[in-house]
Amino acid sequence: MCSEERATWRDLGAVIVDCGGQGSVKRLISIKMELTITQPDDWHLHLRDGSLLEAVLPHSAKHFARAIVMPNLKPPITTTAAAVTYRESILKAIPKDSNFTPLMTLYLTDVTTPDEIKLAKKSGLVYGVKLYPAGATTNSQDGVTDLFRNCFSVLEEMSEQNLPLLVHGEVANSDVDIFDRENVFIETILEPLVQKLPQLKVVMEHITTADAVKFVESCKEGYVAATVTPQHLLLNRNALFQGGLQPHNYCLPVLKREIHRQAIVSAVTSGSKRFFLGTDSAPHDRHKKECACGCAGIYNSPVALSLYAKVFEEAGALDKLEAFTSFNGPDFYGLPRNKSKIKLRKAPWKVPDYFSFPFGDIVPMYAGETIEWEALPC
Ligand SMILES: NC(=O)N[C@@H](CC(=O)O)C(=O)O
Ligand SMILES: [Zn+2]
Ligand SMILES: [Zn+2]
Repeated sequence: MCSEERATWRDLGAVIVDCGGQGSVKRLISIKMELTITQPDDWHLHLRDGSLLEAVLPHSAKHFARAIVMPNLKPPITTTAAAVTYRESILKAIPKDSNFTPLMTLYLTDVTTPDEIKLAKKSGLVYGVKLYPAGATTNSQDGVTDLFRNCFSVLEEMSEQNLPLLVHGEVANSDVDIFDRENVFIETILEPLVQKLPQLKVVMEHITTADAVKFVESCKEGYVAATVTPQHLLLNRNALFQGGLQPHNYCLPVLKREIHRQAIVSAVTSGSKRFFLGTDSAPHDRHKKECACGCAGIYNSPVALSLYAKVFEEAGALDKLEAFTSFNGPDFYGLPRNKSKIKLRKAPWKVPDYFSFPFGDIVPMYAGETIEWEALPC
């Protein structure tokens, strides 16, 4: 049933085996369960453009009602006019039977103007402005070189217009160790930023460390929040080298130590409203991942919901899943929660080794592995 307001459980029956012997010991070997939740949104998604957009969009549209669409195209989406055109090409690629709505963003540069922010807000189609520190990640070469010096009036205008700043929270300085880049970004950029502009809404995207959890929790609720990916909840940095170099586990910010993974799991499964779903699904052609200089980004749209369910189940917190996937995000952005529902059924399925398209293959996260939870439309 998909009409209820809140998450509902359905026990599809337990499988019990008789282990024989005296007293006939019976053992529960599996419980089949089904959970119906409000349809989730993806608050951090790379849809790309052209044939890659057409290839990946159906995977997101199958599970998610809305998505914050990242602007790091080539060239980047730096103006409202470009965001409107990009949105139209996304709308054309949406499968006929889908209710998917793209929520557009602008790519902040050293030369973005406060007037552009006014235009963006007025359009009603732009929901955030993305800060890529120049050189920090994929397609960030046009990003910001000095936030406080070059963008302060723009940030003030965003605060005024109630338009959130979405951040790739890493410094890009070559003298800062790659595993410390998030931490240094918090100290040198985020802490001063929330001091200077306490009314500015900030989403720290794809957090990877206990330090980021601590920072977000120390800020005023409703002003600073964080998105969390399936990979940073399930994998630690060993996954980059397990049995040899694993390019499909390489994303930025790079995976961190196990203690950090555990801190992020605790944060999202605690029921805190400050954390919400953002897959950071970032498709790249297989040849751009499996090569001498493989690029950063993990493609997880087809498996993300199943993997989030796995994380919450393993933490004994399935009752907190719906708030993370479907309530905290819209509440932070001041948008209505979805009315539509989705089913999560505990039924093992095998993730394809790759998805094949005319232009090439895309290898998803957990390729070839079996996952316990399946997401089904309602
Ligand atoms: N996460 C990644 O490793 N890559 C993203 C960019 C980003 O979100 O930083 C991409 O666009 O490929
Ligand atoms: Zn990023
Ligand atoms: Zn991203």
